[in-house]
Amino acid sequence: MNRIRIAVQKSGRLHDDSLKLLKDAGISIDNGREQLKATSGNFPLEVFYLRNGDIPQYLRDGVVDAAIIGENVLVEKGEDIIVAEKLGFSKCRVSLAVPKSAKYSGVEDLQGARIATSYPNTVRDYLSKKGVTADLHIINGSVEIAPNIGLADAICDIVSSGSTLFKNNLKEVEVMLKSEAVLAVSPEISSERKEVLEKLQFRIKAVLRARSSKYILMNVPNSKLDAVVKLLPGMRSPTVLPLAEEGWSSLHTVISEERFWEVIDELKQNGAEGILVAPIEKMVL
Ligand SMILES: Nc1ncnc2c1ncn2[C@@H]1O[C@H](COP(=O)(O)OP(=O)(O)OP(=O)(O)O)[C@@H](O)[C@H]1O
Ligand SMILES: O=P(O)(O)OC[C@H]1O[C@H](OP(=O)(O)OP(=O)(O)O)[C@H](O)[C@@H]1O
Ligand SMILES: [Mg+2]
Repeated sequence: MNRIRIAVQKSGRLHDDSLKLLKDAGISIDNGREQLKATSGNFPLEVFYLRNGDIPQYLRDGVVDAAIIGENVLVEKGEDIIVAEKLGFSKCRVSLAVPKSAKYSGVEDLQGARIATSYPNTVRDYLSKKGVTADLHIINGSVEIAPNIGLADAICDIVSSGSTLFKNNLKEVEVMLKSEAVLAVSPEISSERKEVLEKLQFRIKAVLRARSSKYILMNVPNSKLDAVVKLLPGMRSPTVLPLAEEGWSSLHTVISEERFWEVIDELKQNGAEGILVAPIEKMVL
């Protein structure tokens, strides 16, 4: 049987959401992470628990067929690796930051600066495109402390809420890239395993679509049905069913959560009442 081997972060920010995604895709993983390898009992798949930073090399060598990994890690050390799917979690950016008190008018101010980072290739490429050369100090963690201890004039690291920068008296001055977790594929994957991976991807897509969509139901006076339908493009078109009370209908449709908040006021203005919003488990188009 062509089991696909998929790398998942052993521990850290991607671990739980990665396993949750596989679980929501109906894939049960039998043993815990104490074992570095786990097998699914109901899908031809093995999970290898690895360090995020080591995964690009495993993909390149074909030791694993696919991986759930931060896009930023691929930019840093795996530009040759294919991204099959953006997964919508672990959203962050990789940014340059300087002390709050520093004068900063543009990236050229970093010419000759000492920059502490765990992402040297990303910084070097970014700066060289701007014609700037800096002195990079590669450190593996607690990067934000570097300016405070006199190790660097600036840093490049991951920013999400910005609270780590804030606590360390730093300000974000350049966003170099935006990242989220992705499904990455080995360039060495065999055609048989590719077929299995496509089945996994089909399931993942159904889960992701469902996560960003809502099933909504509401009661609408018949005189306003046309106006309300125009506000709500459904998968094909909304379902309209008569209510027991004359002159009213129940309208059902699927909508992105974002669109729901955009149109809620107009729905109410058009007489919609009893609006219910329900999560969707899976969504296949
Ligand atoms: N604060 C954050 N908010 C959102 N996503 C983040 C944040 N920090 C990191 N990430 C994303 O999660 C990934 C994993 O981060 P984490 O800190 O768990 O591991 P790591 O130290 O980069 O990797 P390793 O598994 O090699 O130890 C990062 O590559 C990035 O894509
Ligand atoms: O903008 P924020 O929301 O504060 O997030 C950014 C911080 O999160 C990450 O660190 P993490 O907590 O993963 O610790 P690590 O350095 O040990 O990986 C990253 O390296 C930043 O330090
Ligand atoms: Mg981290």
